Amino acid sequence: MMEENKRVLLGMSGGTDSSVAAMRLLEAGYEVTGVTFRFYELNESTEYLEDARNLAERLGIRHITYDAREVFNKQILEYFVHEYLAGHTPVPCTLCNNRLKWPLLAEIADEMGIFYIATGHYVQKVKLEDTYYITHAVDPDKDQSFFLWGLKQDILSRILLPMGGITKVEARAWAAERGFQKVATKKDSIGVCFCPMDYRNFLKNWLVSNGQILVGNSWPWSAMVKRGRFVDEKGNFIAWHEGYPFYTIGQRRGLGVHLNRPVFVKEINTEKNEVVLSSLSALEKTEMWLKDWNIVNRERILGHSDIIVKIRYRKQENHCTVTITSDNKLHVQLHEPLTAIAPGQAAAFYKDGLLLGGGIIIESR
Ligand SMILES: Nc1ncnc2c1ncn2[C@@H]1O[C@H](COP(=O)(O)OP(=O)(O)OP(=O)(O)O)[C@@H](O)[C@H]1O
Repeated sequence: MMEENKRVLLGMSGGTDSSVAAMRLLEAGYEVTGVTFRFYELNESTEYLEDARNLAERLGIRHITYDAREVFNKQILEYFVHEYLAGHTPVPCTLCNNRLKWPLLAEIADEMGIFYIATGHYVQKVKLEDTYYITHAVDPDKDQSFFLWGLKQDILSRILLPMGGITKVEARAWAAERGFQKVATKKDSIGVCFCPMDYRNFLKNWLVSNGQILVGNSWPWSAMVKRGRFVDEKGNFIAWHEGYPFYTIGQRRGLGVHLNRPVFVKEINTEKNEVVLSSLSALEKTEMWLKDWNIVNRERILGHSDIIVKIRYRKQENHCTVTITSDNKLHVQLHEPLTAIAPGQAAAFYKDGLLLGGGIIIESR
């Protein structure tokens, strides 16, 4: 195990947050090295690389570029498309953070003999009885803790989070006061980096260029993604849809269905290419099961009745009790019914502001 030193490897995306993070780390006395990952280049734009490089130069810090496009394509894009083809709702940002971004930072830092790793995430961390936890950011509108439930102690023990203690407004002012106007006025990034607005177009384009490789010649993707039936809970035809992968459980908008009552996607039947629509109350569930889970400290979560669970970044918090099943899944007993629980999505657990873990939803009832 490497010894602690005052050196830090910072993930620099070229955006406001990681740029301000670089300045804050420098002012706190760290020797900062910046790394920019090439994950995915929207419209083939590499302006973010230039911005990160220019900032590093102006700050007088070392900067490297790491080409992660191939691994991003395999681990994130292919997974993303596979999940929709399986009728699930994927969580690419969660996966990228937990399996790609932070582990890559740790790996590169190890190679460079750097102990600390950092990002511009809006989260904080605390150490309680020898265990590190992620906690909420000071800025509730920016809090990104929901994405980081998969991090384990080997990573948590060495991460620095210079943005967790300030608000976005303060971050912009911080850059402006120091003469970094471009950093101060950059637009916030929105949504998923490779499809910020609408995943359906991304999915269509991706399948047209890569579908054959992904699904195989024996069962072309075009056989899976085709017009199908919207049905009610009894199986009665309501309207035509564009193909089941273009819908998500809980979805209301963009269905192209006009009835005299609001309807939501309740189920996706991949084999029949059918999408079941219902009232919102029919989507209520009180139990769910998770796979690929991570728990930071079992004693603080298992069997307790006052655990908070979140299933969406911006969605409300619910109370639950968490246990481990005999086949090693997490069972989540919700204390109030929850709607729009989609397989493939993540659930994150909190108590007293500590992020206690999370997992991927496989089933709900
Ligand atoms: N391409 C990248 N290379 C290196 N680090 C990255 C990259 N993309 C994101 N990060 C790191 O992960 C953090 C969170 O990224 P995310 O895209 O969720 O947030 P953001 O609010 O848009 O951040 P920023 O304003 O720094 O772009 C960033 O602050 C940065 O430290």
